[in-house]
Amino acid sequence: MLKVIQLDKTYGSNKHSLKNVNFTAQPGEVTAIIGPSGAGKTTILRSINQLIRDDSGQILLDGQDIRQANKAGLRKIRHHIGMIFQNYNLISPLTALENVLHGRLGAKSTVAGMLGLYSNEEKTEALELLDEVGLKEYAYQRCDQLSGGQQQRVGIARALMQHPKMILCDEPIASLDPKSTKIVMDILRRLAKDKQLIILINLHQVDIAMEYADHVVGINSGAIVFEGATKTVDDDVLQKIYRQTDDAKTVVSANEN
Ligand SMILES: Nc1ncnc2c1ncn2[C@@H]1O[C@H](COP(=O)(O)OP(=O)(O)OP(=O)(O)O)[C@@H](O)[C@H]1O
Repeated sequence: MLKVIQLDKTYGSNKHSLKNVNFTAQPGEVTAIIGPSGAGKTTILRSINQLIRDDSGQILLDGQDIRQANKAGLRKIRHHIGMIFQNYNLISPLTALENVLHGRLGAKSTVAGMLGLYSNEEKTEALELLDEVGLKEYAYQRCDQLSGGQQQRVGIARALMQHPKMILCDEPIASLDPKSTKIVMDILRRLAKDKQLIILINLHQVDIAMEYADHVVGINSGAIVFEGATKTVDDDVLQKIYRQTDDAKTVVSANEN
């Protein structure tokens, strides 16, 4: 289980981006973080794997506080946290298979990783994972020759190659058409159930959150304003999550400029 307790993050001296953030995400479930632009969704995900250092609080993954880990400990923890990004973050000239194998880098020595030395077992597993996301026949194709939806599926297979406990997905479908969105979200939901993974997803699309999430965390201006089962999200809850605060108005107008 992921348990975030009293997480606070201030950018610079006065930009208070997360304010006393508390929520949990369970294995076997898709948890969606929803909220207006600039609410703090990405900041939460990046704090969880310590890509940015937060100011205070606890981030417990199966009881272990990620914030307290030393450098070696953090590397180990991160190895079991897959990441999926809006822009896929694949290495374009490499094949789908090579990109999936990169999911093992965190478990290898630097030299083996740099030389691209992968065992036959690892190659077999990477092919199986590509099969699992419906891309076996694309294994030897360069990633820049794949569609956006296919690239995102390679990203999912790469995350699975880490043998993750949890996958953090930052706007995974923002660049995808409806058909690819459905394929990617169906895969993420199936993986949560079949592999008992914690799947935590930042989403802009409320309808997709309602369709695919088991659990919803609503954030507005850095504060959690709702947490609960998706079926308990009604219009009042959505209004609370998406209400225009002075902070949100500032971000919206900044984005419009
Ligand atoms: N590196 C940074 N330096 C200063 N402020 C930042 C930085 N990154 C984010 N912020 C601010 O922190 C707040 C939360 O940003 P964040 O990107 O987490 O929001 P978000 O909910 O993910 O937004 P979006 O949906 O638009 O991606 C915003 O006010 C943003 O301007």
